[in-house]
Amino acid sequence: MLFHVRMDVNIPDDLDPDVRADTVVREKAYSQDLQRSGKWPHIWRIVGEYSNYSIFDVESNDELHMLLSGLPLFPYMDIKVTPLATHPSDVNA
Ligand SMILES: O=C(O)C[C@H]1C=CC(=O)O1
Repeated sequence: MLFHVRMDVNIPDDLDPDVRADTVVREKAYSQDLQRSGKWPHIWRIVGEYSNYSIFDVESNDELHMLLSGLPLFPYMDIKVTPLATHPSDVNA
C-alpha cells in the first residue's frame, strides 16, 4: 500500500540544544534504515520549509502508523497522510 505523507517539523525554540541535536541524528538514522528497507522509497525536502514530502510503501494503515509514531521527531511534527490508489490512465500500472 502506497501513502503520500507530508511532515512539517516544528521543534520548540526552547528545546535543549543537545536534545535537539541528538533527536535529529536519531531521526536521520531511523529514516535511512526505513529507506534502505524499501518501506520509505522517496523523500523530498519542500523548498523553503522544514518539511518533507515522502512516499511510504507498507502493508497496512497500522504499519504506517507504527513507523510514523516511531519517528524521533514525531512529537514535534504535524503529519498529513494521503492513501494512494492506481490511476486508471497510468501507463506504468
Ligand atoms: O528533515 C525532515 O524533513 C524531518 C525528518 C524526516 C527524515 C529526516 O531525516 O528528518
